[in-house]
Amino acid sequence: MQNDNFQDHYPDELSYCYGCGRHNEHGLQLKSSWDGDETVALFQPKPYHIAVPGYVYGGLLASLIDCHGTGTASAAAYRNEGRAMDTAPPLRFVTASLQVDYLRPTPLGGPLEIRGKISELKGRKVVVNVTVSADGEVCVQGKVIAVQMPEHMAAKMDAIEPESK
Ligand SMILES: CCCCCCCCCCCC(=O)SCCNC(=O)CCNC(=O)[C@H](O)C(C)(C)COP(=O)(O)OP(=O)(O)OC[C@H]1O[C@@H](n2cnc3c(N)ncnc32)[C@H](O)[C@@H]1OP(=O)(O)O
Repeated sequence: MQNDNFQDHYPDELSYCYGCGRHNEHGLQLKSSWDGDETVALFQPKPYHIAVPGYVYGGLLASLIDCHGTGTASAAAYRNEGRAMDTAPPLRFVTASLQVDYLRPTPLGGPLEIRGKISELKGRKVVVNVTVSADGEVCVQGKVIAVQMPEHMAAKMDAIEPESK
């Protein structure tokens, strides 16, 4: 596994995302990287990420799938163009659709492994299938449809409030 995290290449102004922004001290700060043609992230839930006692909260799992999926989409788009992630022009993706299936309860205790596989890369859209595993067993599977960020969304980047930093 390469130790070169996608999110460390996001520009500063796009690094406040609750799920993956390295500048969001209240966020999850997910880190994703390539593992061959797949992508992988590890996340250690905290005791307060609880749903039913002993099990991980489903909304957290959806967030991990969301940010691993959008990060994978961005990395795949750069790789498809044979470019490093911090080269111009930027390829930034947001979530258009997030589908999550909870296959079995996810035990709260050890680290979770999140894996992504690109199933489609066409135009401004990338589709990523994502799994979340605990103790080597897939507990959750999801699909992220990521689309390149529209210009009008990028225009708001100047409007980051100090309290969101
Ligand atoms: C490196 C730095 C990174 C830095 C990035 C750091 C940020 C991390 C982001 C974390 C993830 C988030 O939480 S992001 C926040 C949550 N998401 C949002 O707020 C997005 C809100 N929605 C939108 O702005 C818009 O609906 C878009 C951009 C998603 C799509 O609108 P659009 O741009 O007009 O797209 P459009 O041309 O219609 O469609 C393009 C293609 O996508 C498909 N498509 C569009 N929407 C959908 C949909 N809901 N479900 C299925 N498919 C869809 C279309 O069929 C088409 O496929 P085809 O016909 O070409 O096949």
